[in-house]
Amino acid sequence: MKTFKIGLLGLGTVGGGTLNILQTTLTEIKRRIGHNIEVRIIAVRDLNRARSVDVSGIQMTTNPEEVVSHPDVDIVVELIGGTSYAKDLLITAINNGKHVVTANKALIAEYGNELFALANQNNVIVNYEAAVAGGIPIIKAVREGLAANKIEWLAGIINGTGNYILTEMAKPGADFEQVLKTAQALGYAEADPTFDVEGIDAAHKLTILASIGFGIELQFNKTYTEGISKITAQDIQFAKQLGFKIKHLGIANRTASGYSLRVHPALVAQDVLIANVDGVMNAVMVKGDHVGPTMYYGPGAGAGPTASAVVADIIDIIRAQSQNIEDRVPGLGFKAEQLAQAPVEAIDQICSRYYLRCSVNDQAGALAQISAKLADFQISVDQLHQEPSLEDSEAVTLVMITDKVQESVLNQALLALTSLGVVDSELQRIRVADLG
Ligand SMILES: NC(=O)C1=CN([C@@H]2O[C@H](COP(=O)(O)OP(=O)(O)OC[C@H]3O[C@@H](n4cnc5c(N)ncnc54)[C@H](O)[C@@H]3O)[C@@H](O)[C@H]2O)C=CC1
Ligand SMILES: N[C@@H](CC=O)C(=O)O
Ligand code: NA
Repeated sequence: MKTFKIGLLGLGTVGGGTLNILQTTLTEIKRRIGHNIEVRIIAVRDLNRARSVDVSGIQMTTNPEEVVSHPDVDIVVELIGGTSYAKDLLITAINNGKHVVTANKALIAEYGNELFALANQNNVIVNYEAAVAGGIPIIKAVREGLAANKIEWLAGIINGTGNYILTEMAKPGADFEQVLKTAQALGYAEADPTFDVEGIDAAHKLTILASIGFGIELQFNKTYTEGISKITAQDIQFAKQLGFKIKHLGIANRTASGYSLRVHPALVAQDVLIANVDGVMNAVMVKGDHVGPTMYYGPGAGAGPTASAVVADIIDIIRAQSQNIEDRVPGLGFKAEQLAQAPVEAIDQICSRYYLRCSVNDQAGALAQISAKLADFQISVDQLHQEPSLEDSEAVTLVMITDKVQESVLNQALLALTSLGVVDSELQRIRVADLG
């Protein structure tokens, strides 16, 4: 087992989230990669600032140059943002033979062409999954999962702050400035929130998506960019009356003579899936010539989701270092010797809510008997509907949704119910999947 050493630039929203994952989930990560990861050094602006993550035992510095030149550091993780100093730091890191992970879409969209060229010369990897659609593994999906396809078009909601603002503005009495403040407090917004509101951040992301989808150089300055700042609550209401939602979209497609890259608000019919992607959630649709249309959904911003993508990039770099095929591509995602032996439980051990439908003799007290029997098993009924039976004038159809109960207990209760004689043996039972 080798220890891969990380040099972290920045310990803000995403930097803090990344350190948190590397501390709380390291055991599980080690089961996947068979190696250890250690955060060796972190560059921050203020050494004395109170932090929500534990930095004890980690070398701290206010000099980022120390991180990118540190002889022990294998992978530099850039999470300070901005395009000028961050670029200089990454150039030094790459020239020093360090692999790089960044969440910085502005940097990749504007300077990615030269950074990737330099990385190639130095035989190092630059990974940037967090830069597009936060926690959604969209770079991996397009670059690897859809590699058999000629990508025809991509479209998506790729700015969490903008989508959060549009979603909140659809609610009565929402105030744009206040909603933006909340998005900032939640760690969604860019350091300069005009990047979110004026569409610049989405344009950075669309530029990257178009490059990996179509195989073209990054061309941020060619991407048409329009934000949400001119959208009013009234527009959102009028659109609703006409059967639409207003969403801020990035759209990239092939044209007769080249490509079209554009970011702007758009009306989307209410019944289309992407129209119902709300809050900080992002969704990216990708149409490949063989696979057809696909869609990827998940949180587009925030500490945990973004750091999830950053750490996955670190893991990818570590795996790529191995000559051993099983280390690079473990068949089941975890090292074979780490596969857990814990038992898979029988279906009657699950806990669920249940839809129950049964036919009941329409006699006085039948409902009370059923409720009492269920209560004997501590099963409470959340919803109950009763309708005359279509087939039998002596019976009623009873439909219930129970509260959560273990299936083995429900099975006993149902047995007891049928033996009561008031419920027919054809009782229908469907599990409620609470996936929200
Ligand atoms: N917040 C989010 O949801 C997402 C952010 N990103 C990107 O991640 C990067 C970081 O964003 P956040 O963590 O949200 O920003 P942040 O402002 O919370 O954190 C940046 C940190 O870097 C530190 N920093 C800046 N310059 C420094 C320097 N010269 N030396 C040492 N420390 C320095 C700041 O003090 C701050 O703590 C940006 O490129 C952003 O675009 C990407 C996806 C999502
Ligand atoms: N400010 C960005 C952060 C993630 O990229 C957003 O809101 O989407
Ligand atoms: Na992503």
